[in-house]
Formats: sequence, structure tokens, C-alpha cells
Amino acid sequence: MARTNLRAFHHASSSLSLSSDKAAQSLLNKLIRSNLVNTTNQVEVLQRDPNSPLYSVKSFEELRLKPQLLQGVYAMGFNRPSKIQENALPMMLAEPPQNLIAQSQSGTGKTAAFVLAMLSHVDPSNKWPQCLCVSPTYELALQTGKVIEQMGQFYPEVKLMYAIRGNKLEKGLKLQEQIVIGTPGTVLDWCQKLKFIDPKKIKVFVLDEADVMIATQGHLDQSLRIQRMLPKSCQMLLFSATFEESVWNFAKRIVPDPNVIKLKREEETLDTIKQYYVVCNCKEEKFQALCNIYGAITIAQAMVFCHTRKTAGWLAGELSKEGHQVALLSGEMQVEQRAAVIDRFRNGKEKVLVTTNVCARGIDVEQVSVVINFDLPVDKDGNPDNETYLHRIGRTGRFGKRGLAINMVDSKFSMNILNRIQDHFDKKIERLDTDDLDEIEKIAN
Ligand SMILES: Nc1ncnc2c1ncn2[C@@H]1O[C@H](COP(=O)(O)OP(=O)(O)OP(=O)(O)O)[C@@H](O)[C@H]1O
Repeated sequence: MARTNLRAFHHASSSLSLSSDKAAQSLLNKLIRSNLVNTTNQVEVLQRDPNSPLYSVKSFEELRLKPQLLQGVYAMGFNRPSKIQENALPMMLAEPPQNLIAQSQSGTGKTAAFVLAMLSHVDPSNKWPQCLCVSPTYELALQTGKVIEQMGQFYPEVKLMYAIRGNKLEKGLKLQEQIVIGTPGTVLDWCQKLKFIDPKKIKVFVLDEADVMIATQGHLDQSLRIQRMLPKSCQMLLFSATFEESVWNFAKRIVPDPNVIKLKREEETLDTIKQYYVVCNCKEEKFQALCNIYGAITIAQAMVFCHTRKTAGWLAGELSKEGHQVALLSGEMQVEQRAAVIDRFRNGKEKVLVTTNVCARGIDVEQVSVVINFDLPVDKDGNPDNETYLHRIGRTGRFGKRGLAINMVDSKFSMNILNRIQDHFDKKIERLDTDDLDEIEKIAN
């Protein structure tokens, strides 16, 4: 009964027509209100809460940024720095430059922090690459490049170049751009084989999403090879949302003599993201539960993670049949195609993005209010993949926004995985009955 109600409710909410079902209508109103909550106020409240990762005591002015950069920061709508920005920026801007290994929860402003550091260090009168930033994927390199462009919009003398697949330059060219952002393979080629960049002139080297980097075949090695070409005086900065031992060991090889900003395990998940699980028996039931949940939150965007391309393809098809606007992102697509899918999703052309693990890490889409783990993340040995879990749920709750993460459990095996994830982060994941309208109302509020 509740399920049919929710379906009716979903149709009412997509067309915003009057429903004869008063209860559903009142729920709809509440949900709309809750989603329209003024998130600016929420960020301001969090930035004054010492327990929040967004807390700061200083203003951007006190961080001694160049006026052009302050202008850029404010034009992006940032009022105050987050904790990681407040802590990392003074270390990154110190003279002489200091190396840094830094961890902060997803969506708390790491990218903005190191972008500000790079923009602060370049000398625009020197027409050669001085800052080198490597990202683990094509999409992330583009995304970070966009942040550099936006943040540096009032500093037009500083130029940026993308070292990514498909960006073919003339043989023998020497780059004049002061900042280069790219993926490890192309950056390495440009430094070594093609010599577009003189690595000895690099002053700042940033390695972003270190955990994702080392999870990708060949990237660890390529990053180390780039690092070895840089001068001893080059400032090395490494960022990651998670720091398992393997990431930590890699970080220490890349960054000599570092300052370290690290989180405690229980701080890794964000309190602003509420986590739930639902129990189902098969994928069809999971699909039904998803329809119920998604029906209740149509005005937000959702990301749904599946274990295989096959399931993702099937699920995207089923959701489309139900009338949802669905985007599908999967590993066999060309990188350019993937970037285009993410762009459409970011621009709100589709409301739900179904994907496998591929390239979902680090993607910053502000409006994602729900993440669904249609399949829980497991590694190749069938153990819980805690880092991937953290990255996935971190696609919502960006910079103080509220987010919902819902995990679908369909067997004893997946229940065990869920329990182990819960234990790992020492954070309770509550059970949710998706047939119960009241309960969904409660969590959405
Ligand atoms: N000081 C700030 N004030 C307001 N918004 C901010 C601030 N810093 C960053 N943001 C915004 O918060 C969002 C998340 O920031 P960012 O992508 O830098 O986080 P991140 O820590 O790098 O995330 P991830 O770990 O997922 O890569 C972005 O949309 C960014 O524009």
C-alpha cells in the first residue's frame, strides 16, 4: 500500500500537480521545503562549529592571499575558508616552501586549497611551467582545471595548460603557461619524451587524490618518475580523502620531510551525510526500493553505484522505462564521452546518474543529495572496500550540504560487508524500510 502511495506521490511531484491524496501532498510540500533549505545559512553555522571540517577562525584576508585571488575566491561565493584551507594554506604559502601531506573529508575544499597555493606561487612574468598538478583521471583534471580558471579569473597573466589525452602539441614546442594540470602518463611524456616542460623549473608539484592514483594501474610508477625529475627545492603537496597504509607509504615516497594533516578514523565520514541501509531479496526488489526512494526526492539529483557494467546498464534501462531522466557512465566509454556525461549531469540535464566505480571519485556535483549503493563496494577478494565507500558517499554532502547515503543489502554476504563497513568507520548505518512512507519522510527531513 505504502509503495503504491509513493509511486502516486512520485508522479505528483514530477508534475507538481495537485494530488487528491492529501497526505502525499503534505509530504511533498515538506520534502520540497527541506530540499530548499537555505544551505548558505547551514554552511555559515558549520563554519562556526569547532567540530565541523568547515570550521575556521580566520578569514581569507588573514591567510594573506593576493588581492586578485581574494577577488576570485569571493567571486566563487566562498565567504570563509574551511578547516583544511585554514590549516594547509599557511604551510603551503610559508617561506621557504614546506612540503605537505594532507587529508580532509570529501567535499571540504582540498582542491580549492592547493589551487590557491599554486596560483600564489607562480611568477606570471616567467613564461614557463612552474606548477605541475597531476590528477588520476581525465575528468578530474578537467574539473580541477576549471577551478584554477575560476579562481584565477582576476589574474589573467597566469595561464593554464591541460596535459591530457587528445591535447596534441607541435613537436619541439616549449610551454609558456605557468600552470600545467594533467594525468600522470601525459605529464610524464611532456616532461621526458616530448620535452614540452622543463621539470627542473617546477616550483610546486601537486598530487591530487593520491588514493585513487595508486589504485590505477601504472599511475603510481608514473607519478614517482615525474617526481624524480623535479628539483630538490620543489615544493611537494599531496592530497587524499583516505589514508590506508598503501596510500601512506606512497605519500612518504613522493613527499620528503612533510608536514602532515591527518584525520582520525572516526572523523573520516561526515556527520552531514546520513547513512541508511535497506534489505531486499533480489535486484528487482532493489530496483523497486530505489523507485520508492527516488520517487520521494525527485527535485534533487542522485548517483547510483553498481558493481558491474551489466547491472548498471540494466538498471539505467529500467529507470528510463519508469520515466526517469537517467545518465549512464561506464568504463567502456571513451574519456571524452565520460566527461560529456558528467557535464550533462552537472548541468542538471539528467537527474540520476547510474555508474560503476569508474571515475566517480572526486567528481564534484553540488546538487547530488542522494547516493545509492545499489551494490556495496567490495574489492577483488570480496572484502569491503572502505575507501571506495567513503568516496562514493562523499559525492553527496558537499561543503556542508546535507546528504543521504542508502545502501542496498540483498544477501547474508552483503549484510556482512555492510556490518564491516560500519565497524571500520565506527558509524551507525540505520535500517530503512522503503515501503514506509513516514520513515522516508523522516530521513528526508
Ligand atoms: N571556503 C569555501 N567556501 C564555500 N565553498 C567552498 C569553499 N571551498 C570549497 N568550496 C566548494 O565546496 C565544494 C567541494 O570542494 P572541493 O572539490 O575543493 O573539495 P575536495 O575536498 O577536493 O573534495 P574531494 O575529496 O571529493 O575531491 C566545491 O563545489 C567548492 O567550490
